[in-house]
This record gives sequence, C-alpha cells and structure tokens, in this order.
Amino acid sequence: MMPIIDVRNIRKSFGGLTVIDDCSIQVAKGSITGMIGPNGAGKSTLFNIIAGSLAPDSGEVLLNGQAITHLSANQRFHKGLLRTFQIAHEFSHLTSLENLMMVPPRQEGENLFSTWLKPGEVRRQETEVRRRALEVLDFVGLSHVRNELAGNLSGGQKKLLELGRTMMTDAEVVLLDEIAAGVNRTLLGDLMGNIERLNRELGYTFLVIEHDMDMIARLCDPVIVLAQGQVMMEGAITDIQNNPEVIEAYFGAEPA
Ligand SMILES: Nc1ncnc2c1ncn2[C@@H]1O[C@H](COP(=O)(O)OP(=O)(O)OP(=O)(O)O)[C@@H](O)[C@H]1O
Repeated sequence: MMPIIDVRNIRKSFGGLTVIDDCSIQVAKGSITGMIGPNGAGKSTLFNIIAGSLAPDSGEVLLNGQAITHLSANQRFHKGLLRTFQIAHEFSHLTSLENLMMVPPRQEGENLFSTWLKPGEVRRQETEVRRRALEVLDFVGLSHVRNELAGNLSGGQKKLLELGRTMMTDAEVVLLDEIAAGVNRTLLGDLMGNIERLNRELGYTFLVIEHDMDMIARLCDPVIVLAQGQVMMEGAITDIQNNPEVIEAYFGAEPA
C-alpha cells in the first residue's frame, strides 16, 4: 500500500554540519509510527522538513503520493498534514472552547470564498464549529474546563487541548513532537488513550517523536531509530530495545 508520508533522500546541512544525511522514511497510512534517537540525531530537523517549516537542501516529501516539498506549512495543513504546537502565548488568554473554535477549517482554494458570500452561512458555520468544539472537548476529557483560560490549564491539560485542536480539522496525519514532556502520568495515560482512539476510531495516522520509551512502547509500531541523520533501524520496539547497535548509539556502551 502507498505510504501516506514518503520521505525520499532528504539532505540538510547547517553551515558545514550535515544533520540529515540522505534519509528516507515511510509512514504507513493508519499507523502510529515512532521516531526515536539520541540527542542531536536530527529528529526535530526531519520533522520540520516534513511539516514544511524548514526546506531540505535536497530530496522530496510526498503526501499520499503527491510531492509537497514545495508547499508551505500552511498549505500542508490544508492537505491534512499538521503538527501539534504549544498553545501560543496569545491563546492562553482564551478559554479552552475558544482555542478550539479559533482553529481554521481545512479549506482548499475556492471553498474559502464560496461560503463567504452566502447569507446566513457564517452564523450556521459558527454554530457548527461550536458544536464540534464541544464534542472535541468531551472526547479529550476537557469538558469541565471548557470555560477556563488555556493559560490556567496544567501542562497535561494543555497537551490534551493541543491534540483537540488537531481534531477540529479532520487531520489525516498528525506529527507529535515530544508531547509527553512535563505531563504527569495520569494525564499522559489520557493522552495516549486519546491518540489510540483517534487512530482506531477516526483513522488518524501519527508520526511521533518521543524520548518517553513507555509511550513509544505502548503506542508505536513501527519505530524508526534515527542516528546521525540516517535511519539506523526500523521495526517493533521489542527488537529495537534489544539491538546492540541501538543500545550503543543511545548509551555509548554495550548491553550488560
Ligand atoms: N537551525 C539550526 N542551525 C544550526 N544547527 C542546527 C539547527 N537546528 C538544528 N541544528 C543542529 O542539528 C543537529 C540535530 O538537531 P535536532 O534538533 O534535529 O536533533 P534531535 O534529534 O531532534 O535532538 P533532541 O533529541 O536533542 O531534540 C544538532 O547538532 C543541532 O545543533
């Protein structure tokens, strides 16, 4: 089956430093694919290239078989590829509900204007967006804080809200960058449960960069190990954890 994300022969250097070195990865539609690797392996750089916030020196990124390398992050968003972002400072003064209602709908080309011109359409859309936002809050377990300012939410609740923002758009592929960091175990459990449900029930594909191995082990299959800008290994987490080469790359030592 055609991969939903196909990264082909990407190279990226900063100054004289080669960070991504002829790297190719594929993300299968419907998977929760993990990406791990030691600090400085190039994970964030590759993510930025996939999301469209950084241009590669060479190579291609395809989404559903279509080259998107030349598209902006915003254009990729409208094609259903998005990454979660920390709730920006200005949004911390809005409630959880408002944060979700602010997410722009996915629209391509002329749809953007055609709905504009119809009388009554704007109000109908706003009612619909509100209904959707309330459903999403319910799904991610944040109904009880719907009128709370986002800035007052706990770290874990903010992550749930960020995940909720992706649900406002009918995303196809979501890039999750280190979302477990700073989240307490209970909320992390909720977050993982929601990711699984989005995957199973709504067909979302995820590409997850994560240092939290428990999260990778529970959610991700396959897992890609990146080291020095190249794919070192790809497979099930149990195989990866027992691979001497991977252990060496991570810890710089042979397994005991
Ligand atoms: N904008 C930049 N300018 C110069 N060097 C950069 C830039 N972005 C990243 N790098 C360098 O590229 C290398 C890979 O960084 P990257 O953040 O992609 O790694 P990572 O695998 O995500 O690491 P971590 O797990 O620590 O987040 C590092 O040596 C980093 O210093």
